[in-house]
Amino acid sequence: MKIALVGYGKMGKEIEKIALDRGHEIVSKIDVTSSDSFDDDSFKSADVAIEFTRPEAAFNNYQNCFKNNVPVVSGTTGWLDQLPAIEKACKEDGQTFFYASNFSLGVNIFFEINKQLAKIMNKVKEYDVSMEEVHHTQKLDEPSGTAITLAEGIINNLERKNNWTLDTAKEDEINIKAIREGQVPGIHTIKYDSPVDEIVIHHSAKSRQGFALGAVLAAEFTQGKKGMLNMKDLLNF
Ligand SMILES: NC(=O)C1=CN([C@@H]2O[C@H](COP(=O)(O)OP(=O)(O)OC[C@H]3O[C@@H](n4cnc5c(N)ncnc54)[C@H](OP(=O)(O)O)[C@@H]3O)[C@@H](O)[C@H]2O)C=CC1
Ligand SMILES: O=C(O)C1=N[C@H](C(=O)O)C[C@H](O)C1
Repeated sequence: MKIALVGYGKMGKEIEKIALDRGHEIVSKIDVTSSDSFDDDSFKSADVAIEFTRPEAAFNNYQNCFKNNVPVVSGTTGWLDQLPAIEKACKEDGQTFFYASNFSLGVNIFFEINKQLAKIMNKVKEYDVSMEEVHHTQKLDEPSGTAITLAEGIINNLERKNNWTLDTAKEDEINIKAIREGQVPGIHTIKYDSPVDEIVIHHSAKSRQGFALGAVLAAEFTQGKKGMLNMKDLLNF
């Protein structure tokens, strides 16, 4: 496949390695300082664009890809208030958009365990739930996109929780503690605490390889498909 990389930072570089290993060709690398652009024939020739940039840049990048009818796989977090416009572009203009707050297989298994555990907790009122996420100090958004997906997984399955907050939690809220330290690729922990014990589920990424492999698998999956796609479509959980 011909792949365009939009964003050539930590994730763009990791994705490039895996894409080349899997026999793909990188036809364009668009970054703040690169000379490649969305108007180049090389970009227009791409079968898919993989976008990992920053929250405020993502939406404009998607529009530039759509203008050229290039399908998009994106993992950029912190832009989801603009999701309705992307859904509209897919529905009305036949664009293709694959999004995941976290592309790693392990985290997507963790998402499913989180939902199951939340359902069980409807029958056990003694436990209160909270979350912690730890990431490297260059991360711009908080809480992480993954933490928001985990919180939504709890809210949609545990009747006594309706919202999440980074501040002190009211009874119907989940407190998310966001920690920024060192070079941590990403750690997410969910704790159910009762007066007599605690239950903890935890995912810790050892590197960015898992995220990057998932993004390349998603790019392969977009071929011949239209509309909004996600990890549930890819993994068939
Ligand atoms: N869904 C998932 O599985 C994962 C998601 N992420 C998310 O992906 C995003 C990127 O992460 P990461 O690679 O670590 O971040 P980096 O900061 O390392 O890389 C981002 C790159 O995008 C470039 N960039 C900034 N603005 C633009 C623009 N307008 N057009 C093109 N390129 C631009 C930056 O250039 P410059 O440095 O010059 O500003 C930089 O090279 C974040 O939102 C992060 O949360 C990260 C890991 C996994
Ligand atoms: O910025 C990162 O690094 C990461 N961002 C994603 C998120 O916000 O959840 C995924 C992963 O945790 C790494």
